[in-house]
Amino acid sequence: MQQDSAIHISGLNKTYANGFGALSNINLDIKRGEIFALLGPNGAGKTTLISTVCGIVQPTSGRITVAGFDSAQQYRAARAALGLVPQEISTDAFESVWNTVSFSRGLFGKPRNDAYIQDVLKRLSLWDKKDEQIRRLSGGMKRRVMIAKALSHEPSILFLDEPSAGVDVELRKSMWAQVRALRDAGVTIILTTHYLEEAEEMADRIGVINKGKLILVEDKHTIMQKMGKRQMIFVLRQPLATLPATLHPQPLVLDDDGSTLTWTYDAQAEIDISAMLDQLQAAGIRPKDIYSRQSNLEEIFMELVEAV
Ligand SMILES: Nc1ncnc2c1ncn2[C@@H]1O[C@H](COP(=O)(O)OP(=O)(O)OP(=O)(O)O)[C@@H](O)[C@H]1O
Repeated sequence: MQQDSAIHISGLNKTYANGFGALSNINLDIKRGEIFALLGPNGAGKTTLISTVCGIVQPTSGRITVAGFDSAQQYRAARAALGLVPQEISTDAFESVWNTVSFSRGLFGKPRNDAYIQDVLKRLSLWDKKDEQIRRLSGGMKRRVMIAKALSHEPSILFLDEPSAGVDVELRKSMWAQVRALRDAGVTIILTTHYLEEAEEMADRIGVINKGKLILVEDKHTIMQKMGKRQMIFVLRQPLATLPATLHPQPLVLDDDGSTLTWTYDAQAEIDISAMLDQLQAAGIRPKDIYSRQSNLEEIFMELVEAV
């Protein structure tokens, strides 16, 4: 196990009672103080993986340690180190924010600490709502109450299961800022998400799970660099009916109406734009405009998952 691991998972397998293999030989270290995004298509095994770490689902084999505690043999200590923000909002609608969050802390057997609860509510911009009944809050505030609840017992690791599901763009952005602030305060964050943009924006590292297997774990910037593609788009003066034969060896694609040519290459490749322009000119093509774009995580992810 690495010294700086918040969570260490080795040889983890889960076969459900009906014989379905949901996780297959998962090995993963989550570093202390990072934001780790777990990505995967529907049914890939994300919830099963989180549930085994949180002790909600029994693994078939393998070992998990949380903050150094064995999740099977030292279950209570391992569980106390974790905060889990579920997808669904589940609180007593008639209870106040303050009571809900304080009560959650009590469930973990932690002594009362009003200063800590106050700090959590302030960090999540809920302090002025502390006496409000949950049912009177907006959807975004309710979600922040769920985060406050999960933090109430001072866990060092926070799981966020689809934090942005059903949250509008503006709220999503403010939530991202708050999650980042939590990370900066020392909390390790693991989130599952369907929004690739969310992972691209927030994560330090990304894990991709597909059909129960972890197919990639990598620093986000490395993924974008190693697997990303770049494109140079030539907007043509006159539309072309077909790509001239002399250009066939080039990775150029003519769009449907013949008005642009797209040149795709690896993000790391060294290219020679003037040589390409010479070739275009030799074929009688003179672009009137040129622009470039870089593939985003969504495109990289689709390619990865489809390749398996
Ligand atoms: N109790 C169960 N018994 C049998 N199969 C199950 C059980 N729970 C989940 N599965 C199956 O295990 C697979 C992984 O499910 P899981 O919920 O972990 O996926 P997920 O990646 O979280 O998906 P989603 O993004 O849709 O939430 C799915 O095929 C699911 O049908």
